[in-house]
Amino acid sequence: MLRWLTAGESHGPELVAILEGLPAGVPISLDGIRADLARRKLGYGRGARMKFEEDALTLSGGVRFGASMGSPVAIRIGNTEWPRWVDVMSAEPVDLESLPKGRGAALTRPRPGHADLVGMQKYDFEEARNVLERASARETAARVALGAVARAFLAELGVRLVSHTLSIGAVRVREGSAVPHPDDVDALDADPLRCFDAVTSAAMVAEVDAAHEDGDTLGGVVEVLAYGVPPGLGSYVHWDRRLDSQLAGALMGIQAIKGVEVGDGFLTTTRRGSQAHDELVTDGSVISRLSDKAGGTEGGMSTGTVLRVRAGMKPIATVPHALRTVDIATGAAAEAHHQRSDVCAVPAAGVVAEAMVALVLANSMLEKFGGDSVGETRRNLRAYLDAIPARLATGSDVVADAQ
Ligand SMILES: Cc1cc2nc3c(=O)[nH]c(=O)nc-3n(C[C@H](O)[C@H](O)[C@H](O)COP(=O)(O)O)c2cc1C
Ligand SMILES: C=C(O[C@@H]1CC(C(=O)O)=C[C@@H](OP(=O)(O)O)[C@H]1O)C(=O)O
Repeated sequence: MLRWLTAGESHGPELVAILEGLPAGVPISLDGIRADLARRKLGYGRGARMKFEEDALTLSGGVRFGASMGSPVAIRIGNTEWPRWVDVMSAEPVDLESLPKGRGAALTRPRPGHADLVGMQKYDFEEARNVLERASARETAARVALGAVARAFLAELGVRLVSHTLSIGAVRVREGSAVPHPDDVDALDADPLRCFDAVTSAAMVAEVDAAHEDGDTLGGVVEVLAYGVPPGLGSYVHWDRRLDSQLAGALMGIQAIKGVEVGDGFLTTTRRGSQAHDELVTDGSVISRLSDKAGGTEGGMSTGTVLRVRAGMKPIATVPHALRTVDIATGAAAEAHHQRSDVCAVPAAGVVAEAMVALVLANSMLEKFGGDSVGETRRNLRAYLDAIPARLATGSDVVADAQ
């Protein structure tokens, strides 16, 4: 079993992440993790902080000479903004009067759409700083770092992932558009919105510009695809063992994600049964599916075809055209706090979603195949695939891709 935890605040000294249960022998490089962290900062519409903050990465446990050792992998990501927040985010008590006026001011005007108000009620805080520091999506940097490690493990087993943007606000890729492959990652990352359809991408840029000009923000939908997933990850025997349930939980656990679809998701609910499912055919030796509407799971298990999941992100809640709220200090009507913010963070959310899917798949792989070294996991995977009787064999690229 793979376990992971993150800690750290948005303007604290650093984020900390631990991944426990990773087999030995997984190639892990600082550059590989850094590359994924850099991808998370991409996207047209992200705010100023992405430009000046660097993710200062340290691997402080579990890795030696470029490979995992089987011990917990410990990752630290320094917030290079920290020097400006040393007083405001001090772990030691400070004299509140001495805090800088702007950053140190009490946040008593909770922002609608954020954790601010309920967080203050729940944890008994007089202002929102303690809440927003942890609720902030800055934390997703830690998850992307963990996801990069999970992805390195999956690559050893022939599984590769890619994500792309399906919609920004009301602008959506056209029906029947091409679906990306992991080899397309560089091209996707070069696109301003990480959209695989250039025409739609241009319309998305215009949509972000329009929202920006109006002092407004946008959400959208991302899709993650995983290639090379073997059949039989997850299980139908119990709700919490279902792969689709685990994927949905992991994706819903990303800040601002409000909906998850597996395969064609809600579109499938509008189809008649005769049109909704992936029919099975045989060429006399292998069974294959005529379509991929289910997105690579049936009965809570991976089918061995491409896994396809979607996550819908609500518009950024810190709206420049400030939303109405109440000042908790005075009880009077007020406008919500706004300093700086992303107009749209959907492309970044796609990279975070990739990381979450990678973590879930890595865990499922370990549940099914075990292994204290990656070689052992690989042998177990191969033996399982080889043992599937010929009459049940499905056509997929899994066997060919497994190293
Ligand atoms: C990658 C990423 C970047 C985000 N950037 C911002 C931001 O700059 N401003 C903001 O108000 N919300 C941002 N959010 C969303 C907030 O963190 C989120 O709306 C907040 O946690 C409340 O959402 P929830 O109700 O789903 O938790 C971002 C989310 C993600 C995934
Ligand atoms: C720092 C990151 O995202 C932040 C997520 C975020 C939020 O409210 O979720 C608000 C913004 O932070 P700030 O209020 O300090 O400008 C984003 O910049 C990051 O993704 O690394």
